Amino acid sequence: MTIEYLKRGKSLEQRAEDDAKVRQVVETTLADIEARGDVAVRELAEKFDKDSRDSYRLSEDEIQTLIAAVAPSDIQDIKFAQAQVRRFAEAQRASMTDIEVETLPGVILGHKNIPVQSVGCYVPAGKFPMVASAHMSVLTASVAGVPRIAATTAPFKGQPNPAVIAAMHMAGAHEIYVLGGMQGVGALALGTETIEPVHMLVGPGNAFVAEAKRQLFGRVGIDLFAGPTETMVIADETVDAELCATDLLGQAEHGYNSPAVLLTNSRALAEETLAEIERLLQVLPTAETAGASWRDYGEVIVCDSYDEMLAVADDIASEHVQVMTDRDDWFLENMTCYGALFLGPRTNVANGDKVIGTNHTLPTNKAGRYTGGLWVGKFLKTHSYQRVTTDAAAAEIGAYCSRLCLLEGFVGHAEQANVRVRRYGGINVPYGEAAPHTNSQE
Ligand SMILES: NC(=O)c1ccc[n+]([C@@H]2O[C@H](COP(=O)([O-])OP(=O)(O)OC[C@H]3O[C@@H](n4cnc5c(N)ncnc54)[C@H](O)[C@@H]3O)[C@@H](O)[C@H]2O)c1
Ligand SMILES: [Zn+2]
Repeated sequence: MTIEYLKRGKSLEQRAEDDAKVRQVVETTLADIEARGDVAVRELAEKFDKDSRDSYRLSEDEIQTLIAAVAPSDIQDIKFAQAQVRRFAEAQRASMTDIEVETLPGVILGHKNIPVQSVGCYVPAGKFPMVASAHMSVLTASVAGVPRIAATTAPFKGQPNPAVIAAMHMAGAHEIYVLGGMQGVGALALGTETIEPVHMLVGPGNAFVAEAKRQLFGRVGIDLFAGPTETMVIADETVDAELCATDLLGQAEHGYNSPAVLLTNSRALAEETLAEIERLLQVLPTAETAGASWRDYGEVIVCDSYDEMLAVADDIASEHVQVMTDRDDWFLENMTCYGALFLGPRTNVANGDKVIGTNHTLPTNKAGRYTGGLWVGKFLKTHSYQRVTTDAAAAEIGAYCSRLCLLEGFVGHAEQANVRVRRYGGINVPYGEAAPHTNSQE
């Protein structure tokens, strides 16, 4: 295997050091929110966002005033995007069915999908007001039937962004807050004097938001680890450097710490892409962030074969993987670790981010090894139930249960079974002893 790095990003050690700093800050801050509630939340909003409004929860009047400030054509565009997200989410919801089966005569087992009863949806707005994140979390929760949806967003340049608030409202948010970062997710998960805690937190955010959700997990549910955006372009000579460079910088612009990786089997394409990125960084208005991300986290990896590209891609498990090769479907068939795939040169990550209908809240930091992105199923809890409908089934399953409990030494458990073997099977099992084998059992 020959894998050549034409460009490398920060080392794993440096990345771990950055993570450790964030972990420490988040730990202290969440403890403060827990101890001092609204007072701590207000201090954090003032410190990080210079925002000292009277109430961080928007009133119905404030919401309507903000919506009125959005141009009608922008409202139309938001509606279009939400229609696409809803269509796909509804189809996914339909794929999740409740089941009930008779696994043995008289033994009925089932499961039902119940919506999480209250969720907090974080919509990022530090560097960019991420209108689309409102569709991804709030609207998807609505499709799942979540009865209480609290949405929160950071102020953008000191004020709630009208389009973000409109999108939250149109998507079905029941409560809207203007609280960013750790204070946003912390207040919703831990609760304060004025905010009822939610059962689950969802949505993407910067490193502080993602780490806060991780630390709050257990206290509340979370959707997944969705931190700073990552992108990977897998390309061969069927495409050119302009497409590759544009797709790498397009996602590197999210912040100063967004990894963008080109994986290719063409040295020529790799070199041309490197040059094209330098050229584009001269003209891209967001070159400040995109350039910082590219400098610190950009990578160009040249492989010998498609098999090698596949292995490297699975190992990196990037959040977004744009595949532009002569065998895109082969990657779809064989890739196992990633957030979402974007197949062929006609689509791209921005489509997924903003409009096409798949969810843009996706796993980062290799979380694609154990989860996919946010989707309607994340808002549904699958709960089992059981019922035994005949005396014969109660006695028969009870006899197995009695013996299996005592195999582990659980006498009290065994009696739960025995009392039923006696009552429904008419078999005399002495107290604390195992039920006998019968011929009907196999
Ligand atoms: N994984 C995904 O699915 C996905 C999707 C979209 C966006 N994203 C990521 O979301 C992130 C959005 O980040 P953002 O910063 O623009 O917005 P954000 O809303 O996540 O964070 C803004 C908040 O960060 C806090 N903050 C600012 N400086 C701080 C500091 N020094 N210490 C602690 N907290 C501080 C402030 O409270 C502010 O309100 C980007 O990294 C982007 O890549 C991820
Ligand atoms: Zn993006």
